[in-house]
Amino acid sequence: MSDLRELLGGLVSEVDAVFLFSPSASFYESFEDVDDALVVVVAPDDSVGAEEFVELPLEFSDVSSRVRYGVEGAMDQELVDDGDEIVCAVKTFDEDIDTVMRVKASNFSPSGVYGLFVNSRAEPAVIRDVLEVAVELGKKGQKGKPVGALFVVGDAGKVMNKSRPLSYNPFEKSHVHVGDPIVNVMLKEFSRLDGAFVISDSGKIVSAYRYLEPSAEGVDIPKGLGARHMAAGAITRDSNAVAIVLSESDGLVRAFKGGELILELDPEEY
Ligand SMILES: Nc1ncnc2c1ncn2[C@@H]1O[C@H](COP(=O)(O)OP(=O)(O)OP(=O)(O)O)[C@@H](O)[C@H]1O
Ligand SMILES: [Mn+2]
Repeated sequence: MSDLRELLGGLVSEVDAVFLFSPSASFYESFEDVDDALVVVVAPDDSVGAEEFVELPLEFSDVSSRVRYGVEGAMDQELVDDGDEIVCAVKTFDEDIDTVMRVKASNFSPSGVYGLFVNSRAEPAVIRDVLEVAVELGKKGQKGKPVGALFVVGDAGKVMNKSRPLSYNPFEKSHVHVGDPIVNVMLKEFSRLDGAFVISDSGKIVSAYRYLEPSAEGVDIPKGLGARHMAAGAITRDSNAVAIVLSESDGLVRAFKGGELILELDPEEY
């Protein structure tokens, strides 16, 4: 006879931390006396008054994204470190927590995705939507051919001041926002042409075809990246924007903030 609790109990034994994702107050309270592991609440806001709390920039619909952001955020706050094992209690299908998952913190370190969302001027959902467009473009390309693209997100007034038009702006009088399905089609279509997209904090597409002219002095980006990436890095040092770049030559999506490369991901693995 095997006891299920014995078989599955290993999942929760000898862990360093328990992460509760958006727990109810009573669920959180029931963890009050746990003293052999650190209890951390991960949620969009701290409605349960948790002692240790990691803010999720948004409710990601898939569980693996939620867990990734939670763990990265906790590492960012130094609640856990590389060697730690963590049990995550998450809602997958139910209104209540219905999923227990054991993860190693080292599996997540550090993609920079969390840093991209916290303390950015643009709304997290806007950054997420732009990242998704870039990843999708990277996966599919344009009619099967690899394509590059540059999205500058947030602080649009300043970005416009530090750039000039390469062509007429198809978004001139429109009020369209990233995340609208039709806009995603437009972004993909226009990405065949030169220059950058400029997107406001709230997600309005301000312009396409912008040639960025930030001061690149002192901007230190990895060798081998070209003008598009240099412009992306530099504009984020010259403004409070973040830049999301899809490389035509190596197919990777990169993000820059404060003049630095903070994220590099392969669309095929995302
Ligand atoms: N300052 C800039 N502002 C906006 N777009 C730019 C700028 N510089 C280059 N680009 C765009 O990037 C494209 C590719 O340039 P380049 O090959 O030098 O960049 P890269 O960093 O090597 O990018 P990729 O990896 O996609 O080749 C250009 O055709 C142009 O559309
Ligand atoms: Mn190039």
